[in-house]
Amino acid sequence: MSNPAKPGPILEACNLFKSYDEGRIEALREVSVSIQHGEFLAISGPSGSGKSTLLQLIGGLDAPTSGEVYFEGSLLGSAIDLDTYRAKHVGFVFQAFHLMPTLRAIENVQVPMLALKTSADDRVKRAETLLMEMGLENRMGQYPNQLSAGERQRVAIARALANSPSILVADEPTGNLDSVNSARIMEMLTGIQKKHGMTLIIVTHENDIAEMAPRHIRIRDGRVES
Ligand SMILES: Nc1ncnc2c1ncn2[C@@H]1O[C@H](COP(=O)(O)OP(=O)(O)OP(=O)(O)O)[C@@H](O)[C@H]1O
Repeated sequence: MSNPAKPGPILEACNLFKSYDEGRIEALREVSVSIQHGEFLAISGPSGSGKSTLLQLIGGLDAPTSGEVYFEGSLLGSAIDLDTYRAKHVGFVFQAFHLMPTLRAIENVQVPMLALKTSADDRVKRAETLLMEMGLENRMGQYPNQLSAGERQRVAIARALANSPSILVADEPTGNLDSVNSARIMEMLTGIQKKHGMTLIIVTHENDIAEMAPRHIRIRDGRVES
């Protein structure tokens, strides 16, 4: 779990550039952002502006074309490799949930723990605890297609928390949900952030969601606007 007392930012992105298609698409240009331990940051901007690309670089899902990302002062891809960083320090929540359709809810939550070689007993206990915290004690044995959209996203949040990451990144976490479920998911994410002192980074194009965050940056044409 994160340690809010640690000095310095938890994440520091320095002068990030990311291009695709052999440089034909410049998704990010000269983006620098510093994120503190326990901070809740929202990133918004128009479609195609580079929000998801920035989240992928911060979350270690991809590497920048140039520039650096530091986690607690360690350069990603150098002092700490991306697999280790993702497995130990980052939990991911996506708009489309990305659950494994052939696994039950309780099995989906255990997937990240396999990478850290957690024992089977500990995996099951941890998954049960997390699913209970998400209010899913009666849905643990269900497959994703037997769950509502809101329930699927709660399973995905439980999975994101499996390895007690210090950073939770969420890419349009309410994008596939109605307003009631959106409000519930946001309540859960912000509750987790406060309770565990986690760093929460949310990409959203919805203003009312972005405004829940104490800090909000906007991206336009691959650059930070404010
Ligand atoms: N893997 C990829 N290959 C080629 N181009 C890509 C790739 N991923 C993103 N892009 C392009 O990079 C730019 C930024 O995309 P990105 O997904 O980061 O934007 P976004 O702000 O998250 O958009 P949206 O709100 O529509 O999800 C877009 O022009 C997009 O088409």
